[in-house]
Amino acid sequence: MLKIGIIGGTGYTGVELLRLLAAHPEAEVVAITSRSEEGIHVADMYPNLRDHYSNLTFTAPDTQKLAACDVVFFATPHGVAHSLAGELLEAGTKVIDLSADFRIKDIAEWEKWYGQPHGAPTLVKEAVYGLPEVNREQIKTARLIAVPGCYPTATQLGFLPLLEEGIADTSQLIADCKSGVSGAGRSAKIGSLFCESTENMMAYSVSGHRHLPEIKQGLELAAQQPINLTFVPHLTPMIRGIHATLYVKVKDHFTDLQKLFEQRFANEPFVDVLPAGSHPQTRSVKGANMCRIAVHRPQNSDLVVILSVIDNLVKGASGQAIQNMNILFGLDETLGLTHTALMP
Ligand SMILES: NC(=O)C1=CN([C@@H]2O[C@H](COP(=O)(O)OP(=O)(O)OC[C@H]3O[C@@H](n4cnc5c(N)ncnc54)[C@H](OP(=O)(O)O)[C@@H]3O)[C@@H](O)[C@H]2O)C=CC1
Ligand SMILES: CC(=O)N[C@@H](CCC(=O)OP(=O)(O)O)C(=O)O
Repeated sequence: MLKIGIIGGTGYTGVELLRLLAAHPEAEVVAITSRSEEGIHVADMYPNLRDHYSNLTFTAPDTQKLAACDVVFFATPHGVAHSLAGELLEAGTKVIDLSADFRIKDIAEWEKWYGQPHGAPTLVKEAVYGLPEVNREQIKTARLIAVPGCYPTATQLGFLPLLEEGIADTSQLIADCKSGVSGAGRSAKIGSLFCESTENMMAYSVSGHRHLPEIKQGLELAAQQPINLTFVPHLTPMIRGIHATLYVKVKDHFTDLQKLFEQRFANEPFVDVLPAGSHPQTRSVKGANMCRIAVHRPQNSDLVVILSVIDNLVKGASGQAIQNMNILFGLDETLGLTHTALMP
């Protein structure tokens, strides 16, 4: 049984880790932190978890206690893993970071987009980008895993087959993405208020979002050449979900794109290529560790449209983090992650 620690247990990704780990036969959460809810029982704060965590209490982050765990998940804002990960790694504890602290390899680029000095530059090189569909082998032997962001997961999985095959025109990729409000986290913000976000939809950060360099880094590795990407995120009135509509021109008119996508993801337990002509819905992945993809070539033109949906809190964060844990500890990759989506 793996001993699990979670830093940031009261946030949306933290409580999602608790929900998913409750169904995991090889994991036991032994430490969970919150500075604001210290001393509160998990079961009192989250009644949906009463049957599973009757003895677990939020404590202040205590690296000694956390270092006794086999693995610690950081479900914290950026910057926190920078200051605590090194000590845990030295103690032999594996670290799975859901924040952006170790995702970007170029330190100057990270500092530019996150607006602060990088707090642990010496750890960046060894951090493995935890997108199993690309880096499964490296994840197996990692000490430190940087779990991809939610927009980057949906976008990279959708573009990968065309870039890896070398048939995408890399001079103009467009990712038009919509997110549910839980993507903004649980802390109070005006934009997340019910009256602000319901019956409303808006684009934001059009001039540049911090996920742009992360997505670009992954797509350039897949294409093995520089790419040009326009990424436009939108806030939509739903709680969970990412819907990515991806546009790219293809250079080869003859490739069977449906077959290409089906073959690329044939052995992937958490990527589902839908039948030709499908339109994936966010609710078809709600609560599930799954990315559903459909590929279209409207009017038989050379402009391909890929539709990719995930639950931002599951395949876009906590589910993917547990998928990484399973790979890292040599467990069945799907263990504890076979929940079916909630529909409607
Ligand atoms: N929401 C989403 O869809 C996704 C989020 N992510 C990333 O995952 C991380 C967590 O996101 P989310 O759950 O939404 O965030 P929340 O804002 O909902 O929760 C943050 C958690 O971190 C704790 N925390 C905050 N500051 C500190 C600190 N300095 N030291 C220790 N703990 C701290 C908070 O508890 P307390 O203040 O009580 O200690 C809280 O439990 C972020 O980096 C986010 O970017 C990634 C993919 C998707
Ligand atoms: C709707 C919303 O606000 N989404 C967040 C992105 C989600 C997130 O938490 O960012 P990471 O994946 O980098 O951790 C944003 O645009 O900043």
